[in-house]
Amino acid sequence: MESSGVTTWQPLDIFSPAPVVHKPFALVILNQELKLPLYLYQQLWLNSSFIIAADGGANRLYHLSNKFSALFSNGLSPPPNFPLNAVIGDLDSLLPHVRQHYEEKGIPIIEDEDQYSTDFTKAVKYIRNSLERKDIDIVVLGGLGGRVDQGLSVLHHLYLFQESEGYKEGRMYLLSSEAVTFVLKTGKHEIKAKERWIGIGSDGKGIEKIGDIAFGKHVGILPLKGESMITTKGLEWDVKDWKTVFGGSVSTSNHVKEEVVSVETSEDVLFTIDLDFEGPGS
Ligand SMILES: Nc1ncnc2c1ncn2[C@@H]1O[C@H](COP(=O)(O)OP(=O)(O)OP(=O)(O)O)[C@@H](O)[C@H]1O
Ligand SMILES: Cc1ncc(C[n+]2csc(CCO)c2C)c(N)n1
Repeated sequence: MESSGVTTWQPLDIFSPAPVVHKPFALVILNQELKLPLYLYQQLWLNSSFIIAADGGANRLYHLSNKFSALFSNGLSPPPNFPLNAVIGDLDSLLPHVRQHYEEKGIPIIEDEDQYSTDFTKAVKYIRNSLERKDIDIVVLGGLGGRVDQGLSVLHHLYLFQESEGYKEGRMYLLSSEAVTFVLKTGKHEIKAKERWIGIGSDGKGIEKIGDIAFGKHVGILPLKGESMITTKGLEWDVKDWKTVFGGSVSTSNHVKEEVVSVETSEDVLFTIDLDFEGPGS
C-alpha cells in the first residue's frame, strides 16, 4: 500500500472479519505464552494461509488447542481448530508427546541443527524460501517478554528480514498480547492508529459472543540502526526533525491523538502501539 511515496499501514486489519488491506498472511508461532482471547486466535487463523511453529512454539499451540477444546466439551459447537503447516527448528524444545501429536496428523517436523541461527529465523527463512510465499506478510506470535537476548534477536531480524526498499519481501508484524510492532523504513508512513474491530467467536456453549479489539493509546518510535531524524504528526508529543538515537533521545510512552499518525524517518525505526481487547475466551 504505497501511494505518492507514502507507505500506509492498517495493522489491526489482521484481526478483521473482512480484511480490506491484508491478503492472507503467514503466522509464525514462537515459544512464548499465547495469551490473547480465543476469538482473536480464531480470526488470525481464518485470515492466515500458512502457519509455522518455531520449535517449542508447537508446544504452545498444542496447549492452546487443549485449553480451548476443554471449553467445548458439551459438544454444542465444534472445538476450535488451529491447523499447523510445519514445525521447524533444532527441536530441542519440542516435547515428545507434542511431536507425536503433530506427526500423527501428518504435519512435517523439520529438523534444522544450525547453531548459528535461531528457530525464529529458521521459520521465517522456511516461509521466504517457498516460491509461492516468498513475499507474503508474516505475523509473528510472540513478544519481547522473556529472555532479553531472544527478544532483541527477534527485533534485529525484524529489521534484517525487511532490508529491501518498499517491503518487497513482505511486511512483518510482531504481535504480543500487549502490542503490535513493525519496522518503518526510511521515508513517509501513515498508520491508522484508532481502529476497532468487533470480533465474533464462540464460547463453546453454542453462543456466538462478541469481543472488541482496538489499539490502545501508547506508541513508541525507536531507532534501530544508529541515529534517525523523525517528524511525526498525530501524536500528543509530536516532533519535527528530531534526532533519535540510543544514548540520545527516544520516543516512548507517546499517545495517539489522531485517527492517522504520520511518521517521516531518515532511517529505519521501530513503531510499536499497544492493544486493547475484551471478550470471551481469554
Ligand atoms: N524465553 C524466551 N523469550 C523470548 N523469546 C523466546 C524465548 N524462548 C523462545 N523464544 C522464541 O521462540 C523461538 C522458538 O523457541 P525454542 O523453543 O526453539 O527455544 P530455544 O531453543 O531457546 O530457541 P533457539 O533455539 O532459537 O535459541 C526462539 O527462536 C525465540 O524467537
Ligand atoms: C558468536 C555466537 N554466539 C552465539 C552462538 C550460539 N547460537 C546462536 S543461534 C543458536 C541456535 C539456537 O537454536 C546458537 C546456539 C553462535 N553460534 N555464535
